[in-house]
Amino acid sequence: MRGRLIYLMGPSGSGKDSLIDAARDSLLGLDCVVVRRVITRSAESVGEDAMGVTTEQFAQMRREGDFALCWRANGLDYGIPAEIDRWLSDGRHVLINGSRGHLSEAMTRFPTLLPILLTVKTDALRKRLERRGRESAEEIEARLERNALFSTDAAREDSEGIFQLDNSGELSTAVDSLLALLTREGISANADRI
Ligand SMILES: Nc1ncnc2c1ncn2[C@@H]1O[C@H](COP(=O)(O)OP(=O)(O)O)[C@@H](O)[C@H]1O
Ligand SMILES: O=P(O)(O)OC[C@H]1O[C@H](OP(=O)(O)OP(=O)(O)O)[C@H](O)[C@@H]1O
Repeated sequence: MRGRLIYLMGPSGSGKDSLIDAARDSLLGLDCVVVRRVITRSAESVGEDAMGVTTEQFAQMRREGDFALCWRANGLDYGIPAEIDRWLSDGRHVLINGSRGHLSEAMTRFPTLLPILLTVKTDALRKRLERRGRESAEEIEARLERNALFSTDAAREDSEGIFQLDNSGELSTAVDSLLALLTREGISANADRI
């Protein structure tokens, strides 16, 4: 049986990387691979288990078909390695840190993907971005402005079918909610692979 693609999205600073890190062992227990993204961000400032490349290297990888999905946001290019197709057809589940802006293209490519939106209250989001301290004040404002575009009434109406997890409280609460959601969706280690 094919594995399921889990598409975790949410504003920059909402805690996607923190959630993925905290749930990593449990995800492995579900035979779920956490994808290492390719990002045009310097390796020192990546802050997640990603591969940092230059814009030229990214463009070349894209031309060579190295990405199953890729998008541009926040002045950066993000790529999801093409290997995920093999993992999914081998029956492994795959979790990616995705983009809200790229969801419809991702759904076209992977119609059965499980879309999960990590939310956080706006004042907490600002504090988290400031505390993380990776971006300049200007870059933080740009991220908050981008987030506002996804928080309009029209955008909310488009969110039907998207599972929402709140991470305004303790991270452990969001981890428990994520694992409960995966269980409800029938995501478990594939018996055919054991
Ligand atoms: N539930 C939480 N409570 C408090 N701080 C959090 C929580 N989740 C994440 N953080 C902090 O918020 C900042 C942004 O989290 P991060 O995982 O980098 O977000 P993202 O990957 O979505 O950009 C980090 O400094 C992280 O430690
Ligand atoms: O379309 P959006 O939902 O706004 O997403 C745009 C990008 O921002 C997020 O990355 P990340 O949280 O790593 O942002 P960062 O690059 O600011 O860390 C997300 O994973 C996307 O790659």
